[in-house]
Amino acid sequence: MASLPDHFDRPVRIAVIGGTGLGKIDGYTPIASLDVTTPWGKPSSPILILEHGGVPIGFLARHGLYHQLAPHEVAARANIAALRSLGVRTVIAFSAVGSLQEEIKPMDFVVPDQIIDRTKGIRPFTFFEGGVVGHVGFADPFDAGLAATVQQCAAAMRGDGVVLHSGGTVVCIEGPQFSTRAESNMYRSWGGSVINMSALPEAKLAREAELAYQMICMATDYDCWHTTEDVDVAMVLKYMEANSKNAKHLVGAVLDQLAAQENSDKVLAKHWEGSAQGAVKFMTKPAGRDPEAMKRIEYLFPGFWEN
Ligand SMILES: CSC[C@H]1O[C@H](OP(=O)(O)O)[C@H](O)[C@@H]1O
Ligand SMILES: Nc1ncnc2[nH]cnc12
Repeated sequence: MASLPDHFDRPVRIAVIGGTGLGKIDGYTPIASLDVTTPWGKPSSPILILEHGGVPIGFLARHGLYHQLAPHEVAARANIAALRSLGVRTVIAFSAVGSLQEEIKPMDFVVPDQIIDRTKGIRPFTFFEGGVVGHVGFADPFDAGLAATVQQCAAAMRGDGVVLHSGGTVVCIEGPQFSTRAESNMYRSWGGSVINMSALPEAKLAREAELAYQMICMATDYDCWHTTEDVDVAMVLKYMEANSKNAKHLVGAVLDQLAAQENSDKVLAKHWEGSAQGAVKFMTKPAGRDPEAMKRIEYLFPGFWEN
């Protein structure tokens, strides 16, 4: 990407976080590659600006350009903060997942609406700390409006063999090891639909940053609870590769829909606007606020402390 400009002057409203096996999106032309630094460090990769029909789309590789970052090393705070700093308000996050239910077959897509947190607290998971406290609501971790768009796009692709399950619970484990059989069966008994290592803290940070965030999952295996072979990396990559055309088409179709509504309240996430700010402003009294922590919040929300 050395030949691409390293600056872009217009706000970018929509972004994709690509996961395992989703390193690019078809039909969009790269027009810039941005090297952003945030108060939480650098994102996992440069942010590629893609363009289709005049609408810019940000693309970030969750595990780095070469998949060199383990799930617990992903720079989730820098990723979300960097996207927000470019003007992003809508994030579509892609993830390769194991299936915890018979009916979710490898290569099926799932648009989850819930998460169970099985990370171990070793990943930095909040913007609001170090002298500024905030508690955002997280009852519904994903964005229902974006989920509806994904569902519509998938329905239109049924003829191409795209199967999409609407709703479901993603169990996010710490990794990088896969689960034990006992864990896998326990997650099933909890009602888990799919399992990955990436939904958190990404979704929590997106909520704190007042972004509309929806994950699209693609099943690559049955983890280790099923009678079929236990998951391994080769299996995940094989199914990602086998279905990459559909995955890219689905993400592309969703982006087309969102790009057509670039300036709508939905894409601008007006429904999340002010939620984090309310959660922060009422907690830490002015005398207890740390100036550096305040500056970091200001990076996310310019003008935050002015009124
Ligand atoms: C290669 S299997 C485990 C790996 O795959 C998923 O990555 P992503 O969510 O970024 O697509 C899973 O969460 C793990 O990080
Ligand atoms: N079985 C599994 N467990 C955790 N993350 C995954 N990503 C893909 N398959 C997975």
